[in-house]
Order: sequence, then C-alpha cells, then structure tokens
Amino acid sequence: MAKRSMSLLGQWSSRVFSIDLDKRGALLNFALTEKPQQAPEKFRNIQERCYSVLVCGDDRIQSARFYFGLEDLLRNELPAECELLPVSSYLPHVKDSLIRGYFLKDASECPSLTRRVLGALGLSEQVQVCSYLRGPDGGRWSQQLWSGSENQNMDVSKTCYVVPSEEANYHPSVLNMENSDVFYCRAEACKVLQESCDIIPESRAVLELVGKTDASRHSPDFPVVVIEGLDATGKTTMTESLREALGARLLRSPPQCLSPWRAVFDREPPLIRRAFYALGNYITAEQMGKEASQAPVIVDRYWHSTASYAIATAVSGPVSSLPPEGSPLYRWPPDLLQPSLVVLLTLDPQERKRRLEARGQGQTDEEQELDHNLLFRLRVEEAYRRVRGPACVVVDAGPSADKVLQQVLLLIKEHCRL
Ligand SMILES: Nc1nc2c(ncn2[C@H]2C[C@H](O)[C@@H](COP(=O)(O)OP(=O)(O)OP(=O)(O)O)O2)c(=O)[nH]1
Ligand SMILES: Nc1ncnc2c1ncn2[C@@H]1O[C@H](COP(=O)(O)OP(=O)(O)O)[C@@H](O)[C@H]1O
Repeated sequence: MAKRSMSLLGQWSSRVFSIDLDKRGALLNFALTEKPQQAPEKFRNIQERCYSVLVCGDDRIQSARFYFGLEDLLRNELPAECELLPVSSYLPHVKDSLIRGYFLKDASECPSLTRRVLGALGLSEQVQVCSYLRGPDGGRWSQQLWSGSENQNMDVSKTCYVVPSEEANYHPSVLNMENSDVFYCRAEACKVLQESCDIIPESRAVLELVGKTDASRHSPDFPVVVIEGLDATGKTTMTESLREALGARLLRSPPQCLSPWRAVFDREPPLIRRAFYALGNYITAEQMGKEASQAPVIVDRYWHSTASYAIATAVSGPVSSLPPEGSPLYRWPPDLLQPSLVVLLTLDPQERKRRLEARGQGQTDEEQELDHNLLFRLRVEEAYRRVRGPACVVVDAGPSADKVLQQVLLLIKEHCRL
C-alpha cells in the first residue's frame, strides 16, 4: 500500500467529512466509526451508488494542481448523470489536516463505467477513492476505502460506518489557510515557488526578482497610503488624483516588473497564485521603502487585497463561513512593510456595475465571480474590514470623484500629518 494511503488509513476513522450540498456552503457533516451504527438522518436520503474522490498526495504542489483540475477531469470522464459536490475531509482542530475532493452521486444508467473510471483514478498516488453502501436495514451506511486497484469489485482495504459528527464552528478550509492560502512571511511564499519551479519555470524569474529585494523593513520617512477596493470602486482615479495633489509617487501591487508572468500565475491553483501575489507585495514594499524616503507614496492595492481575496476564496457560503473577527488569520505579516493608512473605497453594487460597464474594460475571472456570486462579494468585502495591522478606513466612493478625493485628502491629513 502506498505511503499516502497508509498515513491516511492510520487516521481514517478519526476524520470528519463535509459535503457542500449546494456549493454555497450548506455543509452535510459526518464522521466515521469502525463499529456498525445508524447513519445520520440527513445522510439517508442520499441514494445508492455514491463515491468520494479525495486528493491526498504527499507533494502539495502536485496535489494542489491535481485538485484544481479534478472537477473538469471527472466531468469529462464520468457519465453526465453523475452529480459532483465538493467534499472536505479533516481531523477536527488539526491544522493542515484538510484534504479536498468531490462527492459523487451516480444516477447514470452505466454504473460500471463510473466504477471503471474511479478504479483507474484510484491507481494514482494523488487520489483516494471511497464508496458508500447502504446497510440491509437502510439505516446504516458504510464507507469503503478502495485499495487502489482497477478491480470493479472495489478491492476494499478498510470499511468504516458513517455516523453524525459534531457541528464544527469553523469552515474546514480555515484549517489549511496558514501559508497555503494566505502567506505570513516572505520565506513561506518563496518556498511554494521554489517547489513549483520544475512545473512552472516562470517561478524562477519571480524568485530572482524577490531575491534582489532587501528583506529588512525601513520605517518610511514620508507617509505611505494604500487605496483598496473592488474593481471599479475608483482606485485608479483616486490614486492618480492623489499623486497630483500630493506630489506623491504612485505604486501598485503586484508591481509592474511582475506583469509578464501574472496571467501565468492567475491560471494556477490558490496555493501557487496566492504565493505569487504575496511576493508581489514584498517587491512593492521594497519600492515603497525607497520612494518614501523622498516623497509620499500612494499604492493601488496591497496586503488587504491579497489576504481578503485569498480568505474569501478559500471558504464557501455566507460571511459566517469566514474565520471569526479577530482571528490570527487576519494579521499583518511581521516582515511586510506596514503603510501609514489604508483606505477602502466602497460602492453601491449597482453603481459599481454601472461604472464597470462605462469603463468598458474586461474583468478578471475573480471580478466576474464577484459579479454573479453575491456571497463571494460579501465575503471579500467583510474580509477587507477584518484585516488588521493597520485596519482599513472605509470611504463611500459614491459621491463625485472630487468629493471623494477631498474626503481622502482630509483622512491623510488627519492620519499622516501631511
Ligand atoms: N492587486 C492584487 N489583486 C489581487 C490580489 N489577489 C487577487 N487579486 C485580484 C483582485 C481583482 O480581481 C484583480 C485586480 O487586479 P488589479 O488591481 O491588478 O487589476 P485592475 O487594476 O484592473 O483592478 P482594479 O481596477 O484596480 O480593481 O486581481 C492581490 O494580492 N493583489
Ligand atoms: N467618484 C466617481 N464617480 C463616478 N465615476 C467614477 C468615480 N471614480 C471613478 N469613476 C469612474 O468609474 C470607473 C472605474 O474607476 P477606476 O478608477 O478605474 O476604478 P478601479 O481602479 O477601482 O477599478 C472609471 O470609468 C472612472 O472614470
């Protein structure tokens, strides 16, 4: 048996499973036991022929990329009638214990095709396949761990029984966020790109640029003001007006020098993409330190964007799925230069949509997601407000550009003695 399954087997019956029933955070949680027991009431209305495909390889880069492409792979290979639901499996309160995959409900006319596809998948070092069987009295549900063979009779290496699990007071993704979705030091973000150099050659170029920066944090002589906000809230307009009004230097994160590779990393799974954006902040921080020795500095997006989009993407469902206010996951990286002031521009969604259309530029996938996924937008906006060290000061960007500018200039005068 491969090392990966052995480690998984060892902890298998202590794991909790969360199926996202509507892909909007309605989690069906269950636990496992080795003693035959009645299944949770909610679980019983799930019909026969259910499976889970979990990604649990030892190489986090390979696993992140495999999981990132798994839904498309399953949709291409499995009968169309197979319903796919995101599933997480974790050890309660154990950091980095989360493994992700998909729960399948096979309502097709060709169950043997499903089994064949899953049997082949199960041979991969990246994957653990399980099947679920209803007991003779319908009340019991067992979960079988496939041992990684194409044997359609599910050569099973372990059977456990599905039982109710305590309702976790956190979203499973919170367990794996630290230095996987959000990076709290430069070295951890660099590690991810170092591990991905073989499959993403552009990582080397990014690491070289980061390597040239001075890791020490100079406290800037002049104020550094960051402008944050969703797309089309008026950041570009504001930052350019502030540059003129204050004779300031204008920077952005990710910095211009990373532009050639941004599209490459935007196509990667969160682990790699967020490490890229985190390193962009460190390069921008170096530029801030230099420029702020000569003049005030204005920055278009920085740590708040990186942390908020990462946290809001990692969880599903309503704002309550976010890590709670005050969680250490909202802290500022101790090795990242802190600005004097962070202004968060907020805007009525309809007005933002109007401005987006008026501007006529394309939207990033993330911004498209923000548009049609209200829950995601609400999570991003709330995460912005929860980030600490410094916290952002919220400004309504609804009034005219000049009025909003005057308000921000007043804030800068108050906060930065400018
Ligand atoms: N700048 C930045 N953007 C991030 C980060 N994480 C995710 N994103 C997403 C947020 C948006 O969907 C998109 C915005 O990227 P940019 O600000 O570079 O593009 P653009 O200037 O066109 O957007 P904007 O008009 O300023 O909202 O990237 C991050 O760490 N930094
Ligand atoms: N206060 C404002 N009132 C009305 N329109 C605005 C205001 N600020 C910016 N705009 C317009 O809204 C659009 C988006 O502004 P922009 O500065 O590009 O936002 P962002 O950089 O946040 O995406 C642009 O067409 C801009 O001219």
